[in-house]
Amino acid sequence: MFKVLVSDPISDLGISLLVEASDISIDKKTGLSEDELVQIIGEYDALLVRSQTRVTERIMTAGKQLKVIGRAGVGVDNIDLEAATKRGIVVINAPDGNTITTCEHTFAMMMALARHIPQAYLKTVGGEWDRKSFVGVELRNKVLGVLGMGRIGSEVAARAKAFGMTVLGYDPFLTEERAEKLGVKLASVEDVVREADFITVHTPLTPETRHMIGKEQFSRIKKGVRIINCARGGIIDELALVEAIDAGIVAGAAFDVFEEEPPTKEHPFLSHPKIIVTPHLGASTVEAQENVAIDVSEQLLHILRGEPYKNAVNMPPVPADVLSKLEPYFPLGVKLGSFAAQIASGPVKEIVVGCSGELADVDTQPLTRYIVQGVLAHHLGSDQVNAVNSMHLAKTRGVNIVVNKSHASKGFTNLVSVTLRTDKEERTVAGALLNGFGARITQIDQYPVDVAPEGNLLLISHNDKPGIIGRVGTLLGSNDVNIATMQVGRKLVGGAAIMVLGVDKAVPKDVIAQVADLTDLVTAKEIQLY
Ligand SMILES: NC(=O)C1=CN([C@@H]2O[C@H](COP(=O)(O)OP(=O)(O)OC[C@H]3O[C@@H](n4cnc5c(N)ncnc54)[C@H](O)[C@@H]3O)[C@@H](O)[C@H]2O)C=CC1
Ligand SMILES: O=C(O)CCC(=O)C(=O)O
Repeated sequence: MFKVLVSDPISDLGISLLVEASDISIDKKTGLSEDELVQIIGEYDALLVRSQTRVTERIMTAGKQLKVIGRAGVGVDNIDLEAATKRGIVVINAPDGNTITTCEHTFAMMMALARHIPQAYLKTVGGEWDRKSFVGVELRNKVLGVLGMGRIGSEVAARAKAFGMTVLGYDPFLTEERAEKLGVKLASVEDVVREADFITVHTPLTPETRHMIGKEQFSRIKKGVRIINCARGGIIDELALVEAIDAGIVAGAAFDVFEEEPPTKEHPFLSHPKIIVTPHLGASTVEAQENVAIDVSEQLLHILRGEPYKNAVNMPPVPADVLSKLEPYFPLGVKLGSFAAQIASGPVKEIVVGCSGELADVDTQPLTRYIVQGVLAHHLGSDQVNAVNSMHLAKTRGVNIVVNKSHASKGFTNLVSVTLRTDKEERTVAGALLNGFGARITQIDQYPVDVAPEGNLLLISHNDKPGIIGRVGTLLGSNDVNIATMQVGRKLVGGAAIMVLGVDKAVPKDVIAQVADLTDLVTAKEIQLY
C-alpha cells in the first residue's frame, strides 16, 4: 500500500483516481506549517501539492519514504528541485492542464484593463453613477505584443487575432515558419516595446526574463501602452512600472502575480488607481483544477507502481549499463549546451551533438538529453527542463536534434561538441574531460581554447592587435571586475581572435557595453555557467 499526502486544496474529482486505487491510501491535510509537515511526512510515499506548500529540503530529508512529489500545475518554483534530485525523489508537474484557463484569465485582465471594469464596479456599488471617468479603448486594430510564445502565449495570440488585433510575438524558439502558422509577426523585445499598445508576458521567471520590461524599456516604450502579467512576478519590474504609469507613459496594468506573494499591504499596486490585480488566479477554474489534478494523479500512480511516466521535471534514473561510461560527461554536456545557447542569437532550429572517440561505441542517448537540457534550460528555465523531458520539449518546439559520431577525437579520449543552428547563425562549442584537470571547453567555433566551464565568463571576439588584452584588462579592473583566468584563441596572426575571461563576479551590463565599444573589439558577451 502506498501512502499519498495531499497538502494543498486540490480538486476532489481530479484525485478520484487515487482515492479509488486499491493500492493507495490518501490523506488530505491542508494548511500545514513546515514543522507540521516535517513531523508527518516520514510515513508517506508521495506528496501532492499545488502552489501553497513550500516543499523544502527539510521536508524531503524527513520524508524517508518519499518517492515522488506531484505539482498540480506548471511552475515548480515552490519545490526545492535540487534537494529532490539529490534524494532521487521524482518531481512531476501538469504543464498542459491549465493553459486555456490561464490564457482566458489573461484576456479577462486585458479587457478589464481596457474598460476600467474593476474601478467602475467599485464606484457603482458605492452609489455613484460615474459615466465620464471610465472611457476605455477598443482592442480592435490595436497591436498586442506577446513575450513568450509557449503554450499560454500562443493561445493568447490566437484569441487576440479573433479580436482584430495585430500580434507581435517574441520567443527564443519562435521561428519564422511557426510565427506564420500562428498568424503572428515575429518580433524582437525592442519591436514589442516600441510598437505594442498592449504587452502581455508568458515566460517563466529566469535570470534572463527577470525585469525584461524594466526602467530601460520604459524609457522607450510606446506612450499609452497597457501591460499584463499573468505569468510570474518579477518579469516586469514592479517599481519601474509604477513610475512609468505615474509619469503618464504607461496607461495602466493588470497583474495576477507579484514579485513577493502575497504582496504586503503597502505594495504600490494595491492602492494604484490604474493598476488592477488578482491574487494569482490564472489557473483557478474548476476545469483547470480538475485537469491538472487528473494529469498529476495519473503520473503519480505510474511512478509509485514502477511504470513509465512523463512530465518529470527533475533528474531521471539512467540505465546502469551506460551510467559508468557516460555519467562523468553529463555535467559537461549541460554546460556545453548552456554555453552554446548563451552565445547563439536567433531562434534555435537544430542542435547537432557530436560524440567522438570511445563514446562513438556507446549508446549516447542519455548524454544527448543532458546537452539538450542545457540548451533549452537557458530559455525555458532550469526548473522546467531536465534530462527526462528535454527531448520531448525540443520536439514540441520544433527543434531538430542530430547526433554525429566519429572515432576521430583530435587527440582527446572523448570529445563532445554542440552546434546550434539558428535562423541567424551556427555556433559550436566542444569540450572534454582531461585526466587530472576535469572538464574543459576545448573549442569555441573554429578557435581552440582551454577553459574551465565554471562561473562567470566573458567571451570577447576581437581583432588580433597589440594592446587589446591590456585595454580590456584595464577597463574591467577600473570597474572592480577581477579577472581570474584568461584564454586567447586565434587562427591567424593579426586576424580574427577570441578571448575568454573567467571573472570573479557577474559583470554589470553597462561594463560589458563599454568593453564592446573598445577599439578592435567586435563583440563582448557574458556567459554564466553554474
Ligand atoms: N497565473 C497563473 O496562475 C499561471 C501562471 N503560469 C505561468 O505562465 C508562464 C507560461 O506558462 P506556459 O505557457 O505553460 O509555459 P511554456 O513553457 O509553454 O512557455 C514559456 C515560453 O517562454 C519562452 N521564453 C523563455 N525565455 C524567454 C525570453 N527571454 N523571452 C521570450 N520568451 C521566453 C520559452 O521559450 C517558452 O516558449 C509560466 O511562468 C507559468 O508558470 C502558468 C499557469 C498558471
Ligand atoms: O496552482 C495554481 O493556482 C498556480 C498555477 C501556476 O501558477 C502554475 O501552474 O504555474
